[in-house]
Amino acid sequence: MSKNKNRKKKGAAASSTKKAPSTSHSLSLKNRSSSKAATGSVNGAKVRSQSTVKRLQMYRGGKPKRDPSGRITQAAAFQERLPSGTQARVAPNRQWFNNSRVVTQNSLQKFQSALSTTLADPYQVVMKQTQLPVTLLNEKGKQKRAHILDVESYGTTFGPKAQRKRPANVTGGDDMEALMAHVERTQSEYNQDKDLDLMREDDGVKQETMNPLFRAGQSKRIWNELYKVIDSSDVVIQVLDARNPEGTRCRQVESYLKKEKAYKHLIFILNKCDLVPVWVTQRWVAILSRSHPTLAFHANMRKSFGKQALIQLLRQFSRLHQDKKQISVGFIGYPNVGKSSVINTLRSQKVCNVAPIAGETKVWQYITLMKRIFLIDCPGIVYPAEDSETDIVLKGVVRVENVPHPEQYIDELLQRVKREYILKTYSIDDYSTTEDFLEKLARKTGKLLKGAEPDLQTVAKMVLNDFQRGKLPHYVSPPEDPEKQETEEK
Ligand SMILES: Nc1nc2c(ncn2[C@@H]2O[C@H](COP(=O)(O)OP(=O)(O)OP(=O)(O)O)[C@@H](O)[C@H]2O)c(=O)[nH]1
Repeated sequence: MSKNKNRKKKGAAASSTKKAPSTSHSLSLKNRSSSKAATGSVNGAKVRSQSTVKRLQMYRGGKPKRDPSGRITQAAAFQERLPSGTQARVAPNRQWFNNSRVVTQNSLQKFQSALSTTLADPYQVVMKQTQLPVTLLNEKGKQKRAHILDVESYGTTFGPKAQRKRPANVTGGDDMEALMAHVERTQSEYNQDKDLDLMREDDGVKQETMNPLFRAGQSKRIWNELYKVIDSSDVVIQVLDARNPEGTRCRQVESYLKKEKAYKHLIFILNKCDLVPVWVTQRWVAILSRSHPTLAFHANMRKSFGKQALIQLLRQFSRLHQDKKQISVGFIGYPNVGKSSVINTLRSQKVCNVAPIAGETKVWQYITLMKRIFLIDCPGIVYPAEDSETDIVLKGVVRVENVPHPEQYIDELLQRVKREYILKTYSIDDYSTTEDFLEKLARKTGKLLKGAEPDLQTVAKMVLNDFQRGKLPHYVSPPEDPEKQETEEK
């Protein structure tokens, strides 16, 4: 019994405490309504204030009057045809947009031009892009059709002297004869083959499927590694081979970075510059620097070039990102261009496996350079482009040991290396054809099969290796620098 009593008491107490706020709430509502009604009293009678009357009238005018059949006999105030210039029922108010930022057209245009020039400049960095309305820059690009006032002046388009735009006349005249001449001309120029080409009969000839060996660096696994490296890096370094920078450049990754990860810094390293003349390095650096900051480099643990400049640059990047605890620098590029060697050179220590064969790095790996700078090594990647097999072999993307019929690439190799260098490297007097060259070299190096037959395959592999490893001097000539030409002409 006593327990029940206690419970009842408790319940009563709870209900009283619960009720209390509801009464105070109703009181506050009353207060509010009395204060909001803004009514006054004249001789005891309640009188509505001017603003209340106005508001109530506005509500009343919000509905049209209808007859019993539902037809509108008198339109609502907002449905009436008001003479232009009359105030609308609800006047737009700037304060509605209090919470949003408003920018004038002029300052928006100024921002667009200033930011687009900064973004296009590879030597300027826009920090914290996510806090800027960068999407406004792309707004213009979305409107594929140019606005008429972008191409025509206001006067000739809308002014009193407006001239009507005529549609482009493809016939070259506006009479019937011109039209007939146009029809005849297009008929005679019509090429039936273009339409017939869509379906072909099976002629029994099929393209040979590519040897998987030549798809080195293109596998899904390796591209996944690449994306992991890109995602984890603040600075992406693309390592290029100074002997063929354009051939070892992956433009697809560059455009991906520009479009999707514009806040990451991309720089180029022109590695193996010890294998090309100085003027070639200088010119390539000048050309590549126009799109991204470029450094010449020679990766070697004992005698390197460009190491201090690169470390200095990475320090600057880490200073830019003071807010971060550390920055990560990803090394990407073609197989065998020397990504791991650059990292070893920076650390002055063998931290990554290096080999003169492609595909040595299999998975990404993290290396500490300093307290605030981490380096990430990535396996070599190749974009499935339209490179021929010869290009793939000569770029050093595949392991020569696995290449079937290596002698078929020697022809192209002999064209890329000056004859005097070949004769000097292999101490041969002269050669007439590719086969003659391979035979002479086989005899000279003792690479013979049974019956003193020259072992062409082994010799070809040896020559290809020498080509890849820089024993045979060769390089792709940089194009003439147009800017330099202009200054010389002046
Ligand atoms: N002459 C010269 N050889 C270099 C230079 N840098 C790297 N190499 C050589 O190039 C070969 C390939 O170097 P790696 O560092 O393994 O290349 P990688 O880009 O990491 O190769 P993957 O592991 O296939 O991605 C090695 O034999 C290096 O000795 C350089 O600056 N000059």
